[in-house]
Amino acid sequence: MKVAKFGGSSVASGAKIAQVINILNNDNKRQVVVVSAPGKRSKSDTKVTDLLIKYANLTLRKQNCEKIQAQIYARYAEIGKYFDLSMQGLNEIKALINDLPTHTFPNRDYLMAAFKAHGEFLNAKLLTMIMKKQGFKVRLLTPRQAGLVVTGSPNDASVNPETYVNLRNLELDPTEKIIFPGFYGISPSGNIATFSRGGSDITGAILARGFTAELYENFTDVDAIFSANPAIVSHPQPISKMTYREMRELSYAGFSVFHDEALIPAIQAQIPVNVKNTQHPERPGTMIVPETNFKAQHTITGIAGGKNFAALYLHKYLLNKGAGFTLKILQILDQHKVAYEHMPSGIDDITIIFKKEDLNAELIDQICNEIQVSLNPDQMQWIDDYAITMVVGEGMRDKLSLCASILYPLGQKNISIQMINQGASQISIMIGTRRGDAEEVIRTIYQTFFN
Ligand SMILES: Nc1ncnc2c1ncn2[C@@H]1O[C@H](COP(=O)(O)OP(=O)(O)O)[C@@H](O)[C@H]1O
Ligand SMILES: N[C@@H](CC(=O)OP(=O)(O)O)C(=O)O
Repeated sequence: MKVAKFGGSSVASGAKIAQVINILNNDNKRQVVVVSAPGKRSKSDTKVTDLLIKYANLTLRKQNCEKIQAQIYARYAEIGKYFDLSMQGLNEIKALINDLPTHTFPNRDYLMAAFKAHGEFLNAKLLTMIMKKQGFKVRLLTPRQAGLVVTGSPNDASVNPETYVNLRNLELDPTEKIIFPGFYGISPSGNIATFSRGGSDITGAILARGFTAELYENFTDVDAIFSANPAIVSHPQPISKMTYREMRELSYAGFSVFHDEALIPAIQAQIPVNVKNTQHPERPGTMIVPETNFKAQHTITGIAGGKNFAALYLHKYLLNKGAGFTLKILQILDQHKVAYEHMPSGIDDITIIFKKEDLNAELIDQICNEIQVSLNPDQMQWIDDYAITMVVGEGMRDKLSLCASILYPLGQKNISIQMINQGASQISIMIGTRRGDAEEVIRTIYQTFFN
């Protein structure tokens, strides 16, 4: 049995959904189907999830919602009409959209989560109606019916382990396809909570583990995962096979094609993941596989970059001798519930790297003030535009001159390196630069190793 997840770009229009149905029809093993909300039909289009966020905000501000309700409904109506769906089915979808503000929610965050989740819920409902009309044996299965339980914050939830027990107890009929909405689960108190953005990938992986699938197929709008983001490097090489560990590092650092948290359930159950193109399902795509017996084909597998970081640089002589320096920093961060991403350090220096989305100006000032009072560093600098480039490859182990090969061409281009970190993971090197240099860093490293 296979779990097939179709991303927003693959379910954005009637024509795209017709292709999804073809793909499902071509392989009976594609038994569990996870769908995202309709995504962008063109570069300038808006994802339904973003329309729903706008709708939630208008509702919270008690403003008129008629226009946004019509805009959201139009996306589903366009798909329904492509398949000549009855008005009765479409009216059901319209009512579900328009009734959202009449529900009660424990707080604003749960309201936001429930509005967002309707993007995938309504799309799964629509696809089920369409496929039933075409004579397929299909069933809509929702996270509530399946027992997909999540905990944590309502808009950045994590799967609860009891989900796997619940999924294992469900009987799947091999002659029937299950259509499952991605992106959300149900909290212990019965409220809708979503994963972070792009989280339908996580749903697919949870179901693959829960139903012990032989393969998790992740259908998207590119032929494969490329060794660099195609928006930065033109025509980058596709990666035919990579390990879970490589993908984790690359997706964390910016390969948005696959959510970095989505690999965890697949790894736990050792289920291979195949990223494929919905428009060209015959192409092999990228296989993401366990590390055991993996033979690296190249030194470097991929180069990823994330620009939305900030860093706090601290310098204090004999920092390495003073007990508790790092502990005090962590305590201050913990008091403000701020997580750090990386903390490379030297004998007298330490850099703490944060995701910008976790901070605001007031919080930055509070943290810096407390560090100044508590640790009295000789130098403290807040670097607001920080980018991280990650060079990743199983083939990088024990390659002694690799750092020099990466850094020399960057030096030739006068790119200033703020930080380099190698070692914690033997298969990656992390490079910190100013945001303005980030894309040139990726292009330069790509040219060095792939051209
Ligand atoms: N290294 C990479 N390889 C392939 N695609 C990448 C890479 N880095 C970023 N992307 C982007 O990821 C996009 C696919 O992810 P996403 O938009 O989330 O798809 P979906 O709508 O299927 O969930 C591609 O269109 C591409 O622009
Ligand atoms: N629709 C949600 C969840 C998701 O996974 O979407 P996509 O498959 O389009 O990345 C989002 O936009 O975040």
